[in-house]
Amino acid sequence: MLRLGACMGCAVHIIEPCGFPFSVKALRRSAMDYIDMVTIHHHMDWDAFEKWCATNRRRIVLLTTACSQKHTEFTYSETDILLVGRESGGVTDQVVAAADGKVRVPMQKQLRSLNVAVSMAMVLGEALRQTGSFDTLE
Ligand SMILES: C[S@@+](CC[C@H](N)C(=O)[O-])C[C@H]1O[C@@H](n2cnc3c(N)ncnc32)[C@H](O)[C@@H]1O
Repeated sequence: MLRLGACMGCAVHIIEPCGFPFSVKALRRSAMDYIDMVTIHHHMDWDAFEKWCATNRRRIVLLTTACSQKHTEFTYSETDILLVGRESGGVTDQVVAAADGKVRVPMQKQLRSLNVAVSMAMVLGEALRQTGSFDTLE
Protein backbone atom coordinates (compact mmCIF):
# COMPACT_ATOMS: atom_id res chain seq x y z
CA MET A 1 0.00 0.00 0.00
CA LEU A 2 2.87 2.37 0.78
CA ARG A 3 4.47 1.49 -2.51
CA LEU A 4 1.16 2.14 -4.27
CA GLY A 5 0.89 5.52 -2.56
CA ALA A 6 4.48 6.39 -3.48
CA CYS A 7 4.12 5.38 -7.13
CA MET A 8 0.75 7.12 -7.59
CA GLY A 9 1.65 10.24 -5.61
CA CYS A 10 -1.04 9.64 -2.98
CA ALA A 11 -0.67 10.11 0.77
CA VAL A 12 -1.39 7.07 2.98
CA HIS A 13 -3.30 7.34 6.26
CA ILE A 14 -2.78 4.70 8.94
CA ILE A 15 -5.39 4.59 11.70
CA GLU A 16 -4.67 2.89 15.04
CA PRO A 17 -5.22 0.25 16.15
CA CYS A 18 -3.74 -1.06 12.92
CA GLY A 19 -3.08 -4.71 12.28
CA PHE A 20 0.71 -4.42 12.43
CA PRO A 21 3.25 -2.72 14.72
CA PHE A 22 3.62 0.81 13.40
CA SER A 23 7.16 2.14 13.31
CA VAL A 24 9.20 3.74 10.57
CA LYS A 25 11.76 0.94 11.02
CA ALA A 26 9.11 -1.77 10.51
CA LEU A 27 7.59 0.08 7.56
CA ARG A 28 11.00 0.55 5.97
CA ARG A 29 11.50 -3.22 6.07
CA SER A 30 8.34 -3.84 4.06
CA ALA A 31 8.17 -0.70 1.93
CA MET A 32 11.95 -0.34 1.43
CA ASP A 33 13.05 2.99 -0.03
CA TYR A 34 9.51 3.75 -1.23
CA ILE A 35 8.75 4.92 2.30
CA ASP A 36 10.83 8.05 1.65
CA MET A 37 8.62 8.88 -1.34
CA VAL A 38 5.21 8.72 0.32
CA THR A 39 3.48 11.06 2.76
CA ILE A 40 2.23 9.07 5.76
CA HIS A 41 -0.41 10.37 8.18
CA HIS A 42 -0.53 8.35 11.39
CA HIS A 43 -3.77 8.76 13.39
CA MET A 44 -3.87 7.52 16.97
CA ASP A 45 -7.50 6.40 16.72
CA TRP A 46 -10.66 6.64 14.61
CA ASP A 47 -11.82 9.88 16.30
CA ALA A 48 -8.53 11.60 15.46
CA PHE A 49 -8.84 10.49 11.84
CA GLU A 50 -12.47 11.70 11.59
CA LYS A 51 -11.46 15.04 13.07
CA TRP A 52 -8.63 15.35 10.53
CA CYS A 53 -11.08 14.64 7.70
CA ALA A 54 -13.57 17.21 8.99
CA THR A 55 -10.88 19.88 9.46
CA ASN A 56 -9.46 19.23 6.01
CA ARG A 57 -12.90 18.85 4.37
CA ARG A 58 -12.19 15.35 3.11
CA ARG A 59 -14.83 12.86 2.04
CA ILE A 60 -14.41 9.30 3.31
CA VAL A 61 -15.13 6.72 0.62
CA LEU A 62 -15.28 3.25 2.15
CA LEU A 63 -14.37 0.19 0.11
CA THR A 64 -16.70 -2.57 1.22
CA THR A 65 -18.29 -5.70 -0.14
CA ALA A 66 -21.45 -4.78 1.80
CA CYS A 67 -22.91 -2.21 -0.57
CA SER A 68 -24.46 -2.17 -4.00
CA GLN A 69 -22.57 0.77 -5.56
CA LYS A 70 -19.98 -0.44 -8.09
CA HIS A 71 -16.64 1.35 -7.82
CA THR A 72 -16.86 2.33 -11.49
CA GLU A 73 -20.22 4.06 -10.98
CA PHE A 74 -19.11 6.40 -8.19
CA THR A 75 -17.89 9.94 -8.95
CA TYR A 76 -14.58 10.61 -7.17
CA SER A 77 -12.93 13.88 -6.32
CA GLU A 78 -9.16 14.44 -6.04
CA THR A 79 -9.40 15.04 -2.29
CA ASP A 80 -11.35 11.87 -1.43
CA ILE A 81 -9.93 9.50 1.15
CA LEU A 82 -10.31 5.88 0.02
CA LEU A 83 -10.66 3.74 3.12
CA VAL A 84 -10.11 -0.01 3.43
CA GLY A 85 -10.80 -2.24 6.42
CA ARG A 86 -8.59 -4.76 8.16
CA GLU A 87 -7.54 -7.83 6.25
CA SER A 88 -8.96 -9.95 9.07
CA GLY A 89 -12.14 -8.24 10.24
CA GLY A 90 -13.06 -5.44 7.83
CA VAL A 91 -14.43 -2.32 9.56
CA THR A 92 -16.66 -1.57 12.55
CA ASP A 93 -20.24 -0.25 12.34
CA GLN A 94 -18.95 3.14 13.51
CA VAL A 95 -16.71 3.35 10.46
CA VAL A 96 -19.51 2.27 8.12
CA ALA A 97 -21.76 4.98 9.59
CA ALA A 98 -19.10 7.66 9.17
CA ALA A 99 -18.45 6.99 5.48
CA ASP A 100 -19.63 9.64 3.03
CA GLY A 101 -19.74 7.09 0.23
CA LYS A 102 -19.35 3.34 -0.20
CA VAL A 103 -18.09 1.40 -3.19
CA ARG A 104 -17.77 -2.26 -4.06
CA VAL A 105 -15.48 -3.91 -6.60
CA PRO A 106 -17.68 -6.44 -8.39
CA MET A 107 -16.53 -10.04 -7.99
CA GLN A 108 -17.70 -13.53 -8.74
CA LYS A 109 -20.74 -14.24 -6.57
CA GLN A 110 -19.45 -17.23 -4.66
CA LEU A 111 -16.25 -15.51 -3.41
CA ARG A 112 -15.91 -13.44 -0.22
CA SER A 113 -13.49 -10.60 -0.89
CA LEU A 114 -10.31 -9.32 -2.49
CA ASN A 115 -7.42 -8.45 -0.24
CA VAL A 116 -6.84 -4.93 1.02
CA ALA A 117 -4.09 -3.81 -1.33
CA VAL A 118 -5.70 -5.29 -4.43
CA SER A 119 -9.09 -3.71 -3.76
CA MET A 120 -7.39 -0.38 -3.05
CA ALA A 121 -5.37 -0.55 -6.27
CA MET A 122 -8.49 -1.19 -8.32
CA VAL A 123 -10.52 1.64 -6.78
CA LEU A 124 -7.60 4.06 -6.76
CA GLY A 125 -7.02 3.30 -10.43
CA GLU A 126 -10.61 4.23 -11.24
CA ALA A 127 -10.44 7.37 -9.08
CA LEU A 128 -7.18 8.50 -10.73
CA ARG A 129 -8.65 7.81 -14.17
CA GLN A 130 -11.78 9.85 -13.44
CA THR A 131 -9.94 12.80 -11.91
CA GLY A 132 -7.38 12.91 -14.74
CA SER A 133 -4.56 12.35 -12.26
CA PHE A 134 -2.85 9.73 -14.45
CA ASP A 135 -2.09 12.60 -16.83
CA THR A 136 0.27 14.05 -14.23
CA LEU A 137 2.25 10.76 -14.03
CA GLU A 138 4.79 9.39 -16.48
C1 LIG B 1 -10.04 -9.06 3.21
S1 LIG B 1 -11.24 -7.81 3.29
C2 LIG B 1 -12.01 -8.02 4.88
C3 LIG B 1 -12.73 -9.27 5.04
C4 LIG B 1 -13.52 -9.31 6.33
N1 LIG B 1 -13.66 -10.67 6.74
C5 LIG B 1 -14.89 -8.66 6.19
O1 LIG B 1 -15.87 -9.39 6.30
O2 LIG B 1 -14.99 -7.45 5.99
C6 LIG B 1 -10.31 -6.38 3.70
C7 LIG B 1 -10.83 -5.10 3.12
O3 LIG B 1 -10.64 -5.10 1.71
C8 LIG B 1 -11.64 -4.32 1.10
N2 LIG B 1 -12.31 -5.14 0.07
C9 LIG B 1 -12.07 -6.44 -0.21
N3 LIG B 1 -12.79 -6.85 -1.26
C10 LIG B 1 -13.52 -5.79 -1.66
C11 LIG B 1 -14.45 -5.57 -2.72
N4 LIG B 1 -14.81 -6.53 -3.57
N5 LIG B 1 -15.01 -4.34 -2.85
C12 LIG B 1 -14.65 -3.34 -2.00
N6 LIG B 1 -13.77 -3.49 -0.99
C13 LIG B 1 -13.21 -4.69 -0.83
C14 LIG B 1 -12.58 -3.83 2.19
O4 LIG B 1 -12.23 -2.53 2.57
C15 LIG B 1 -12.31 -4.81 3.33
O5 LIG B 1 -12.59 -4.25 4.58
